[in-house]
Amino acid sequence: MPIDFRRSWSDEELELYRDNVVRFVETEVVPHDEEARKRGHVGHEVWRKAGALGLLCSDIPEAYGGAGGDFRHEAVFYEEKARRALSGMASSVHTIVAHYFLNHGTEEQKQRYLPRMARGELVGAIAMTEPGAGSDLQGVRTRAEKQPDGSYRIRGSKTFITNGFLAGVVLVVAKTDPTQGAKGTSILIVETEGCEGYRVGRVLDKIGMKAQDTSELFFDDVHVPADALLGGQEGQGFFQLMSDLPYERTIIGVNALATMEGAYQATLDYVRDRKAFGKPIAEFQNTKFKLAEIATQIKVGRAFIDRCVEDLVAGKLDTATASMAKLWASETQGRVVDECLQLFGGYGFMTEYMVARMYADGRVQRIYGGTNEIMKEVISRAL
Ligand SMILES: Cc1cc2nc3c(=O)[nH]c(=O)nc-3n(C[C@H](O)[C@H](O)[C@H](O)COP(=O)(O)OP(=O)(O)OC[C@H]3O[C@@H](n4cnc5c(N)ncnc54)[C@H](O)[C@@H]3O)c2cc1C
Repeated sequence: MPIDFRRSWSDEELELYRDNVVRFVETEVVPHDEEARKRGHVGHEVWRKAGALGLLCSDIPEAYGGAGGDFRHEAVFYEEKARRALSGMASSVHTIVAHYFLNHGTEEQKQRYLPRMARGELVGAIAMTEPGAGSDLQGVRTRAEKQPDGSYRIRGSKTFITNGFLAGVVLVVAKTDPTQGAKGTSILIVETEGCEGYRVGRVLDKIGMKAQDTSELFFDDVHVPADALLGGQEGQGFFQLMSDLPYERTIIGVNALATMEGAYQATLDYVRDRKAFGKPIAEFQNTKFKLAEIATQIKVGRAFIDRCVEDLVAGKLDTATASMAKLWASETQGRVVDECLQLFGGYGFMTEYMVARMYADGRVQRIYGGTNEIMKEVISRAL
């Protein structure tokens, strides 16, 4: 009997939903991936198509244009992209932005942005990192200066911003009071279309995730109205950023595990087909042992990540446990995909092979969403 990798959190309704997601991914994302990798972004159309099918913001309430599901629906979409190495369309970051609106926005901000984000008309980005401030976010220098009429002028630059090129709405982490650290930090909403002083720099040339539009953003005296302050209150930025961390880190864990499953399946197929010394390489003891170890890692990972998903849905996942999920899953992903690649021999080094793209794409899982060193800091504080 083949190993059972079923998710404990899934059910019949979710598996039917998965069928729809698979159909979308196979027909609308897979055929365009190579082109998107060459271009450096997936384009707007696929976002709108995903929106029309209710695949974006699936865990946002229907009252705000979402699909009214929960994190499990989101997870299904992430998984089906991750297991095919489709890293171009960062619907995860888009959803994270939607959750900032949902959890911290004013009623007017929710009504204004969430329905358009759910339809895929506005792609969301979150701009925290700067050339001089990554892990240490208290060091952000982007300034949002309050004007006498209550509006703000934003000056500064951001880098490594996912969805940066396609974004229609950017949440910008900025100092509203530079004399203070965390308490002087706020999140400002910038609508990019026709926005004077806003400029997207390069789509950055990365070693992996070639279809994802990671960009530099520049804010040169960008003028936004008073109601562009997320939640309407200054100094809340750090609190807002911290409170959504379990959600963001679980996404990374889910993606890591789905990538491992995709790599494992592709490797299994390959080693059964590829022959050396007169027999399929699947028959060498080393191959069998490696795949047995990998299957074990995935099965063990499933128990932990599934538990995190269930706890997140139940609203009881703490930041330290979510950080463990991010840390363990991204480290294990790195090892597992590396071993899968090895079993492909030279073909594993060729980008036309999915396992090669997974290898390059996966490296950043240990860096973004808080580096794994920062995860250990967070976990150790809870010891
Ligand atoms: C592809 C990609 C997409 C990204 N998307 C986004 C996005 O959408 N929005 C956004 O705002 N940012 C994004 N980032 C930025 C990402 O979150 C940062 O790169 C990350 O937080 C690390 O910051 P840094 O690069 O400045 O590294 P640094 O903070 O300079 O860290 C360098 C090294 O020092 C270590 N280090 C730092 N502090 C400590 C400490 N206290 N203890 C031990 N070690 C430490 C780090 O772990 C790391 O190994 C993205 C990055 C990439 C590569």
